[in-house]
Amino acid sequence: MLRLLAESSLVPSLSRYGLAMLASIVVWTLGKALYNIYFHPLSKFPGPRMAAATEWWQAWLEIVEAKSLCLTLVDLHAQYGDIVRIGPDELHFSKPSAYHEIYNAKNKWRKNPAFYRYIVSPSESTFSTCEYDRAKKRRDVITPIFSRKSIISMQDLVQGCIDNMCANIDKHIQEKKPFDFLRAFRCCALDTVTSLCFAKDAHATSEPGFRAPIGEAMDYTLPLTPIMKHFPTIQIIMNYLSPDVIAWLSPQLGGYINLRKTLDAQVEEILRDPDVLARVEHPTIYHAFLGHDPVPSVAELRDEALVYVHAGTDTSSDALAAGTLHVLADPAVHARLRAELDAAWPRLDEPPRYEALEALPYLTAVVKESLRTSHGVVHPMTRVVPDGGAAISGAFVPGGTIVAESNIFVHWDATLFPEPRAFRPERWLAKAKDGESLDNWLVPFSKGPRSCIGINLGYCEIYMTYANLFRKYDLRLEGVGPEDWKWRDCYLPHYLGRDMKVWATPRLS
Ligand code: HEM
Repeated sequence: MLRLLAESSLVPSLSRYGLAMLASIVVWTLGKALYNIYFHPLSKFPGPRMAAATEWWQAWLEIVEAKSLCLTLVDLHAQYGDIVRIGPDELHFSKPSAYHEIYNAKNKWRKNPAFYRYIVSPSESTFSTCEYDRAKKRRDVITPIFSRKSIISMQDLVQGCIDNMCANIDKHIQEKKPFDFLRAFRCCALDTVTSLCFAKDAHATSEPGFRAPIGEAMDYTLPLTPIMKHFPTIQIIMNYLSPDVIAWLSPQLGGYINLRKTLDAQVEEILRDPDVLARVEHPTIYHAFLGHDPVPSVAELRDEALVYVHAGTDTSSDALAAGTLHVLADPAVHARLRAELDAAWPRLDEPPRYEALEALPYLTAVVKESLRTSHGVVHPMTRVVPDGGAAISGAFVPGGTIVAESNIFVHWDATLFPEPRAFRPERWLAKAKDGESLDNWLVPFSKGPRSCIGINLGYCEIYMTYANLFRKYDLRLEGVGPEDWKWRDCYLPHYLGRDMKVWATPRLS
């Protein structure tokens, strides 16, 4: 049979077609690359030739070389200036003023679908909906839960999660072991998000050594983000695989799969019997979406829930961990923070309310400096310039161009923040020289219509966790210091330093 096939005229003609097709692809790719470099509307903007020629330049950088896009951009801006072309249709900006030209309340610019549509999940969620109008509808449904008033009313729930974290810290003290504060904060943020958003405590804070399977699974998946960015089909395929198959393919994802299963079961139960929600004492995202027309499907609700887990866990815990690391490494900062907390919280058994903590100037300065140091999202948050174009950083940018500025270019700007890599809460106590508040340049939650929905919860968690930690314990770093605050851009910063260990002893009064 094979011989017959080989002797027939079919094989040579097949290979002729194959070769012709290959040749056409090569010619088309080269032609497109040449067009992109020399004739594209963005051809006048400087940047690496390969980046102008093809999107695969970013894929090579982020996957093969495993480099951070935003850190590479620091070097590229030093070489090429304030505007750099980093893709055939993409520009990146470095001036802090350009940040507010891109991300502001008036701009109803689309999120870049090539990046956002599949990065977290394949179904539409608040995070992945790119068009302004559609996203606004979703945000309007959910925003009331995260309003300042709502978060203040739910602060006992946040305190409950912190109490559970402290109980586990106490266990470490009894066992004469240091504890990992990055893991502890991550577990606490996880419990807070799941309790508040879904009325389902993940109980991550009670896991031995704060090694909650879901937290470990999230840590495992974060470095996969660049792969998902360039190969979104993987996310789509994963969605068709049953959770058990995924867990079999990758046991590290076990905790994550369990969370998915728990959320699926919860959503199905709620859709079967909406009265379940009547028994929950506070509003959850399900209350919001079930009252919404049309009611999202089980998969959509689950994916929406997963967005909140992702968005609300590493962000808050990174800020807390970066801040704790720097506070403990600087005795003067540590002493000043403690003195302020001791005065505001004289009796250990009478913790102050969140509103009282917010009014403490030095704690506020530490919170802001922690957010500046950890950046929130470090990857360029890409938006699409609408038809008609826009002026950014003094240049005309044609409609359809993908634009962004990574938060690090604002937070590391030495004219705004002298010695930007140093942790200096004091900088927030003085107003900027020209009378403009420095707050304008604190952008960890981004700005504009797609900025963070969870900003009030994020602040509440950080204030209350710091107050509890520094008021209740004497703390000493174990083999780790500010020089360890190293990360790779995986959309969020993926921490690369040594384990963040600290010794704690209780303060009895
Ligand atoms: C310190 C804590 C936090 C920081 C620094 C932070 C930062 C950010 C940033 C920078 C964005 C914009 C992302 C982009 O456009 O690519 C964002 C969006 C978002 N955040 Fe947060 N976040 C925090 C906490 C939270 C919490 C606690 C929640 C909820 C539980 C949350 C939910 C969301 C959602 C749903 C979005 C998508 C909004 C949209 O696309 O319209 N975040 N966050």
